[in-house]
Amino acid sequence: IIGITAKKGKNFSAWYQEVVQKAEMVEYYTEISGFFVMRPNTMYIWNTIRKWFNERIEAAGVEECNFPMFLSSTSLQKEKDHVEGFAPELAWVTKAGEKDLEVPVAVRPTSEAVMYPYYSKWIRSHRDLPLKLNQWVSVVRWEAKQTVPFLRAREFMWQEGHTAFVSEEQAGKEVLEILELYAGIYEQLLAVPVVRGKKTEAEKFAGGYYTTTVEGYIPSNGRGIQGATSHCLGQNFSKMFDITVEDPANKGQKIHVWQNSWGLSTRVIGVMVMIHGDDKGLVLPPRIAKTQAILIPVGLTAKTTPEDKEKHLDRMYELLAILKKAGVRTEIDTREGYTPAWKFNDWEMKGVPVRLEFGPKDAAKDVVSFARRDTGEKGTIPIGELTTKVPELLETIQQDMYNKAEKTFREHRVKITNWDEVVPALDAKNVVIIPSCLVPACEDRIKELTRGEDLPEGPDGQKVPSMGMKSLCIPFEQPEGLVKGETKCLNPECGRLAESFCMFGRSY
Ligand SMILES: O=C1CCCN[C@@H]1CCCn1cnc2cc(F)c(F)cc2c1=O
Ligand SMILES: [Mg+2]
Repeated sequence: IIGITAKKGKNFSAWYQEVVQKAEMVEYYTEISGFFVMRPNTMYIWNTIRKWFNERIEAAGVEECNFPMFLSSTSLQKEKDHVEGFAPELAWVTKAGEKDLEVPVAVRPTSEAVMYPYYSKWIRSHRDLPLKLNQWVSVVRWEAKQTVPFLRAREFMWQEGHTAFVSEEQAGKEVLEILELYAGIYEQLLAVPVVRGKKTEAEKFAGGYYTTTVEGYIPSNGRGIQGATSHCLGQNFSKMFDITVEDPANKGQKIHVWQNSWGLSTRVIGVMVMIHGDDKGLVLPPRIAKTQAILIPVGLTAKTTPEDKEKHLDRMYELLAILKKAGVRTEIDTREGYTPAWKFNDWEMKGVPVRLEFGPKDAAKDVVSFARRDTGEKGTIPIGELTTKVPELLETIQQDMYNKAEKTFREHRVKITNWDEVVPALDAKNVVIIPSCLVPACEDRIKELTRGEDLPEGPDGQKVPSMGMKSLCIPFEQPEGLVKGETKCLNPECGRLAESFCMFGRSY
């Protein structure tokens, strides 16, 4: 049988792995675990994101660069305090051919240590600021946890932006501008809603000053997922790497520059698959679909004469030309030896947003029959209206997919001010927004207090405790009802006053 065998609602992780492979997005790189082959269907999406993002950051004065993929242990030493937590993830090259390298080099897991010695060299005067560079590269982090295509891989593609400013205000402004572009990639291209907010001290990038984030939600398991991060590094890295300028206000004084770094990775593709996919396979938002409409001949049987068949197909190639001219990314499936039903399944599995069927009956009525991939809705479009109706239909699909996901997320993002309701809400696949003191130790305790009862979930039925909840972000959009100096942190063992509402959830 073709098509997806695992059920999304029954075995979500098996369903996900089957979909990304059968939709020809990735291959497992079986030579070495944790690595994946990115196929054309994936690269089309990634390149659409790259074009959209590059257009906008170039307009903001960001230039492209490309730094070496290796870093030396000496430059790593400069940021040793926060890297030590990551040390187990570093991949090292220790030999060239038969010879040991004098100094082993690490494969970049991120590029601060590679880039900032050059920032120090290039930035001398405040006239050299702002410096804004971005690179599209892959990075390597030797994850110990189970890897998953797009969501957690040992090598992944991302962009990493690294900027430097003379003041905290300028840095702070850019952090949020980039975060808004990340939200735009999710909401406008991938039809995925995200919550914008700030990471708590416990969850932020330890080397930075503060981290802003867009957080997603996966309905199938009710988990939160970090979508992309935009960090203000403050002056932490400029002090580590001696990146200073003359203080224009008073001569002879030096200012350590204020820096940001921001990254979005191919994880975004996994989030899109998990949210929109169904038991027939991938469901692609039209704006990032390599093929937006697939024309499939129907009603051609053994009884159809060769001339009639040829005439019919010629007519279909005309429709193909009309749709392409209208800017619709359209293909036609004239493969011999496959029934229309087989073809319907195949293109549904690949997530093509609109199927266009055309048979002799449709030809006689000058219409094309359509079927929407997201809702299954069927209908007909007069051939004369194809150039307007199909683009409109695609935009409707894009909007409907977003609205449906936004409603689901909103309904599963619950404000809670009674601690006893927290675990039941998590078990009902919600993320929660609770009054929090934001103290790291309190968060750690909350993680323990919210481990669910053992779920018979393991592969051989062994019990795995459902994980406790982590803080996801302090939403910029705060709910009503927190009275400073009065409202208590929701953790019953804490007793501190609440600082803000904080979103918590079981998470990736
Ligand atoms: O998250 C981003 C966006 C793009 C630029 N970098 C920042 C911070 C990266 C935080 N981070 C994340 N992961 C790491 C893994 C390592 F093995 C390691 F040595 C260092 C790191 C590490 O610094
Ligand atoms: Mg990590």
